Amino acid sequence: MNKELMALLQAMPDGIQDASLNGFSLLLLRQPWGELVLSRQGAQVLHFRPAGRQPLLWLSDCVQPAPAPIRGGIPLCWPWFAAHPQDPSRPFHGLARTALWDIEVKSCDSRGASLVLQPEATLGTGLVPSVTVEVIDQALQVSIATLNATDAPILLSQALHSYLAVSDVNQVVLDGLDGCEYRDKLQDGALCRQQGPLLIRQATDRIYRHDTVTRVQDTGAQRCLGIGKFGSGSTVVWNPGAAAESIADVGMAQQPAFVCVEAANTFVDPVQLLPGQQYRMGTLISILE
Ligand SMILES: O=P(O)(O)OC[C@H]1O[C@@H](O)[C@H](O)[C@@H](O)[C@@H]1O
Repeated sequence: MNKELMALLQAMPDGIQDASLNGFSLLLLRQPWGELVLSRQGAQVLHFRPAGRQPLLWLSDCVQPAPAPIRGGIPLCWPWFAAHPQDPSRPFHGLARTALWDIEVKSCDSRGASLVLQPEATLGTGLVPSVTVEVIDQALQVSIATLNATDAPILLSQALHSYLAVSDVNQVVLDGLDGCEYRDKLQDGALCRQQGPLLIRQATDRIYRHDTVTRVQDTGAQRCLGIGKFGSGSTVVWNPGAAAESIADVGMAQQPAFVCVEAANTFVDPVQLLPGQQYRMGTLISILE
């Protein structure tokens, strides 16, 4: 967990405040319901901690300087997930995570908050995104609505790339995927089927055909996280395993501290957006027990 950000939060009184971390402009909320931190780059939730609980999201301790994508929290992959389908020279995971977004606090009271984020400038795709971040009863909901403002159909893929904080990825058990088909990116996209719970004991990079809740049972932390979603027919599960060694903002020391469970629309379930049509996808992250 990022120590610099924890220090910023500890030093701040209850309220809403701007801050900066490694060149990234942040909005910090410290409230009776807990803490929430958003980055203006990427429309990215970096931190969420319900009052009296441990953080639900992991954020790298060695975030790379802006404008690199920020490793941790909930990066937004949009308007394409992974490599661009026609042009692999375009940025991996799309344009959103390196763009700057305006944040509007719609409401914030003793029980929760609601914020809306829109890009500062058009992203040049003809698609108009709007991200909503809500804290409701100790849970975090993030959604993205996409409007096709052109007069031609556009194919959209996307992900809310949630980095969930865990005590040790080698000990957690993921439930809710049993029986689902998946593509294994580490076996050339082989089509497989999940049998029983998923254990992460090595590098894992899978796209599940799945549209319900995933549960991350973490006995070390004595909690179970629920990752619910809507508008999403793919669930991506990722942890780099030993490959973390060569990822500057992860490394082997931090690799056990997270697992990504991403609500997504991938090549498995891309969204065909007709002219004037809007589509919303979201994820709800909460402590189940
Ligand atoms: O390092 P990045 O660009 O943030 O991507 C991290 C991972 O994101 C996952 O969603 C992909 O399935 C992986 O293939 C990828 O390695």
